[in-house]
Amino acid sequence: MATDKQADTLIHPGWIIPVTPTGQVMTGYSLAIRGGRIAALMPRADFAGWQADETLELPSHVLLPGLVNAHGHAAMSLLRGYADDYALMPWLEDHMWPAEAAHVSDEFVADGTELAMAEMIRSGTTTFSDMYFFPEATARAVQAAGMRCQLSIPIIGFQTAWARDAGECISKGLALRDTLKHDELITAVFGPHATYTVPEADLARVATLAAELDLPVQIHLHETAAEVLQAVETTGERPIDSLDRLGLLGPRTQCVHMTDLGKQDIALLAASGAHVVHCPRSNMKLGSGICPVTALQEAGVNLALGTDGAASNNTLNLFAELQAAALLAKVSRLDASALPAAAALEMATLGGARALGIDDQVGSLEVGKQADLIAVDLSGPATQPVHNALSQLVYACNGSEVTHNWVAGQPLLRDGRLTTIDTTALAARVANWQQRIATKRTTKA
Ligand SMILES: CSC[C@H]1O[C@@H](n2cnc3c(O)ncnc32)[C@H](O)[C@@H]1O
Ligand SMILES: [Zn+2]
Repeated sequence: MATDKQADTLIHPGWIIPVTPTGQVMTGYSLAIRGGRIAALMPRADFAGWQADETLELPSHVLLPGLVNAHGHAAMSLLRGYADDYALMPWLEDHMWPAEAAHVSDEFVADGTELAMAEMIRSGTTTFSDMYFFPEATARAVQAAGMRCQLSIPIIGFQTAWARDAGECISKGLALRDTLKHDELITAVFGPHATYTVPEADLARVATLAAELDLPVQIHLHETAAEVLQAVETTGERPIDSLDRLGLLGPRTQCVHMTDLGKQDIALLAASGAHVVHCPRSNMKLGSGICPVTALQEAGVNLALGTDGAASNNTLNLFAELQAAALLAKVSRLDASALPAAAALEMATLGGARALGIDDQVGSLEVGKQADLIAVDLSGPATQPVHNALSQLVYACNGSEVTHNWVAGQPLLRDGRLTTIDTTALAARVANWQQRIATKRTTKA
């Protein structure tokens, strides 16, 4: 019989980092999961008399909220390493878009998304935001794997294998949103690709629909100085000003990249309540620029962290992103106190949840929230000794230390083994994609 002192899973870790309050590291505490939620978080001694279906003793582990990857294109994992060392526009126009035209299908997206999720679950992500063609295939793959996902309906103004134009993207996306309305783990939102690829009339339609349906909107914005310059030359406006004029800049808006920002842009962002998704590794690898995270934080803008796709990163491991964000903030300001470890971890958890509008459910370890959490083993030589478990997570871990990953109380990774993904079968399909992509290379002259 269920009682108040009954847990599905009772975890006794060495450390708990709940993320709220910022920077807190708890020792001697335990956490109980019941019905997919956090039922209790209190001193271990207070669990005397509790019963649990499963009890985990994890004395060398730190327990923390699952990481939130607030921006990516999961299926692009199949294009990892396909075209490196190009700047954004040649990378897109000469390499990615031709490759996508040649290969992307329902099957490509299903397999690529599964590959991406295997990598993300193993490295501690519990929630990810996706923006890619054939989102129906993404949704099926996510349902099978059990992750939490913000599915950003891809909206782009040219013909793709998935849709004829932006209008068809919107109508197909709305139909998909209808089929997912009862899904507890997937939320469909709008994902207009960028101001340079979506006609203004379609952006205005997205603004109206997002307001009517109270839905978030995620968009690539100010990714490079060249994007901003080109917009000013062709429209007379900076992209952020266009979004504002079209009614697309507000607390539901998630602006991805944001490297080229002046004081006025930052003030506008802060006043609007829009969120910024920082993708430091993709920005560095494409040579795009640096998102001014410290200035944004000082202005009160919420920041989330994203990997972007594996074709521009080339990893979906948020531990790598976390470390890159902290280090880049320091070197770009020549200030070692910029983006301290606790603030970086908050960006990868609660900040991401806030940006996605789900911080009432996930992002921190609090009683009543969804049991989306991870355990990280600090017993290896690279993470010893543990003077400070939080410092270890940001500056010493590389993601391979993650041993357990729960979403809504369901273990997706147990003792380092994926429970919902058959990696052997997946590897065979991925090898097949590698062959197919290699034999039909599509680099534009
Ligand atoms: C319609 S969404 C998918 C679309 O986005 C492309 N893409 C991947 N990474 C980036 C990026 O950093 N900036 C802009 N566009 C990107 C991807 O190749 C798909 O065509
Ligand atoms: Zn992107």
